Parts: sequence; structure tokens; C-alpha cells
Amino acid sequence: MANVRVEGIKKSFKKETVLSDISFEVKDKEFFVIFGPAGAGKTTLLNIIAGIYVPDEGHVYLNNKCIDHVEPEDRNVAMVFEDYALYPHLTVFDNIASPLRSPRYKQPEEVVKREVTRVAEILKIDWLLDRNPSELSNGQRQRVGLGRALIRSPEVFLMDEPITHLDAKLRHQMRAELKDMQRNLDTTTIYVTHDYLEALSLADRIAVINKGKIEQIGTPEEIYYKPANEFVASAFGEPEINIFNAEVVKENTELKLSIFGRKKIEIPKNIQKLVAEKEISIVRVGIRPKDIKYGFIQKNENCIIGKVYSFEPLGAKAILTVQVHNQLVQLLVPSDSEIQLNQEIFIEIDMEKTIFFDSVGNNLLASYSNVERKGVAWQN
Ligand SMILES: Nc1ncnc2c1ncn2[C@@H]1O[C@H](COP(=O)(O)OP(=O)(O)OP(=O)(O)O)[C@@H](O)[C@H]1O
Repeated sequence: MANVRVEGIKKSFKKETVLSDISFEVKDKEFFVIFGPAGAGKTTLLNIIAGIYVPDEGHVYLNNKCIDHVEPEDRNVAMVFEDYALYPHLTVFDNIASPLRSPRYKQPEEVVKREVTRVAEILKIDWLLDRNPSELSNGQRQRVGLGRALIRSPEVFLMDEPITHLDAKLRHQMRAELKDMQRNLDTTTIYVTHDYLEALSLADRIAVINKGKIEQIGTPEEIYYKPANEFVASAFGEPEINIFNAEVVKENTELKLSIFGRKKIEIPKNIQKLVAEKEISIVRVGIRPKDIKYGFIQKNENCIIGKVYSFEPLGAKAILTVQVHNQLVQLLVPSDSEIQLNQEIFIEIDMEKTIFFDSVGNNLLASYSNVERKGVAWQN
């Protein structure tokens, strides 16, 4: 049983504020992902939890006990780094065994053997135990690094981009294995990444940080379908969500949205009410590239005319960019779509997938999507 709480963490390096007022609680056995762009302060935060850095203000609690003055080696947390830092002259067995042979955690050799075998089986590297790190692939090295952290049965795993260096296929496989491993081990995990798919697929909850501040904490579904603001919406998706200004206009008695200069489209009913109540005149409409359809005839009055600007195949999918009025709109379409540059094209926004932001603070106004859907496959 291990829960971790950070409260009011602030940290600056010289004059640069790296973390300002960070607070959250990670529950027992939770897989908690800290997600953010490069330089957001993720590693600094992880190092503060590990005890490697001392915060300027704020506190870290483990199992509701303040551990501010507990040395890193006494915190019973294990850290896995991006560069696995293996001992090159030791075999895989000896690398994994090293924490149990250190003076602090010294165990009898029969325990070491049993534990190394157990961990190596979990990580499927039991057939590599006699090799040296130089005889391993990156993915195998990564597992040895994980094994060395696992062997101590720490209360908390702190992982800093542990699979970043792997190629795409192996990363995909390791994501599934990490999740599986965490389920089997029941260990609380705090995991840093800048990869949104990794965050969505691994996390029980995600803390999105940007410039040292928390933008949102939520389940993957909440973060994806009800992003707190435009930053969060844009960070989760590749290509990123389209967001454009829309004017609220009255047509007869009905409120509609005027986008791309003049086109009027229906506003979903629940959002109509909000817009009317708050007397909002401009909203920002977000729509993910996969939620826009295209066609070559105007099927209904919600279809918007545009011109093909670019078509970029990326494996099975392609990014289709359409110029509508003076804006570029991105769609994710099958790459075998027959599309010509400069061709006239109609796009149709699935209004049930739209996310509305206020035009002043760019914060969430309303999302039409249902957060409750389960088992979502996090693919574009
Ligand atoms: N020891 C240090 N001394 C001075 N500045 C530092 C130190 N560690 C980090 N920083 C600065 O703090 C900021 C946040 O760095 P941090 O490594 O925490 O970000 P990150 O979100 O982990 O980024 P990345 O994904 O690139 O690793 C950066 O501007 C970095 O240059």
C-alpha cells in the first residue's frame, strides 16, 4: 500500500521558475502519468518526489507521512531513467541482482537467484541472463533497467520516459507490457512522458503540466473528451485538434454558428442553452481531424466547401488539409483516398464531437462528447 501526495511544490533554478504550486495525490496502486511538453518541469517534479531535488516550497508525503527530510535512498521508491544506466561489465543477471547485493539491501545469494529469476520471467528476459548489455537490443536493455528497479519491490516506481528510445513497434509492445506488469505487481507508479498516446494508453489518471503549472488532472477519457482548455486539447492528438473562431448568430429564433466567414451551422442543443444563457457572441470550436468527413458533393446544408491544400500519406492514414475561406482545416483520412491537389471538396464536421472553448481564456465551455465511454482505443 502506497499513496503519494505533493502539496504546493515550487522550484526555481536561478531566476527561472520551473514549478509553481504543484499539488496532487496519487492513489495506492494507481498508474499516474505526468504529461507535458519538453521543459515543462516533469523531470524536476519526479526528482523532487524521489528526493534528489529539494523543493523551494511545498511538501512530499508518502503514505500520509511527510518525507521532506528523508534521504532518496531511504524513500523506498525506485527510479527508472530514460538512459538505462546499466553496468557494462556485468551480465544481465548481475545487473538485475545489483540492488540486492548492495550493502543497504544485501540478501543471501539464494534469495538473489530466486528474485532475479522471478523478475526476469515477468519481463521475458530470462533467456538473456548470461549476456552483457552490449549484446542486447535497446528494448532488451530497457527491460534490464526495469528489472533492476523491480527487484527491490519498492512501494513506488518513478519512471522518467523509460521507453522513449525504443522504436515505434517496440514502444507499442512495451506499453502493453508495462501496463500488464503494473497490474500484476500492484505497485503505485508515477510515469513521466511527453508522448500523448503513451499517456492515454497507460494512465489511470494524467496530470498535464505546462510551464511548471498543472493544466488539468483527469482520467484519459476526461482529458481527451473534456480538455480543460485549448492547450490540453491540442496536446492530445496528432495531427492536433482544429480550433477556429465561430460567431453566434440568430437565424429566426434559432442560434447558429457562423464559421469560415459566413457558413452557418447548427449548434448542438446542450450548447445552444449555454450560449444563450451566457450571452456569448464568439466561441472557439474544436474538432479533431478524425471527426471531419469529406466528400465531392454537397450532401446537406452542413457541408462546407473548400479546396484541397495538401495530402500527406502516413502509412494507413493520411493528413488531408483543406483550405476553407482563409483557414486551413486538417482531416485524418484513409491514405488510399483519391484526392487531387486544388480540387474542390466539401467537409462535414461531426458536431457531436465538437468541443467548445471561450474566446477569452481559451478554457472549456462545453463538450458534446460523452466521457463515460469505456475501452476507447487511443489511436487517431
Ligand atoms: N539542475 C538544473 N539546473 C538548472 N536548470 C534546470 C535544472 N534541471 C532542469 N532545469 C531547467 O528546468 C526546466 C524544466 O526542466 P525539466 O527537465 O524538469 O523538464 P521536462 O518537462 O522533464 O522536459 P524534457 O521532456 O525535455 O525532459 C528546463 O528549462 C530546464 O532547463
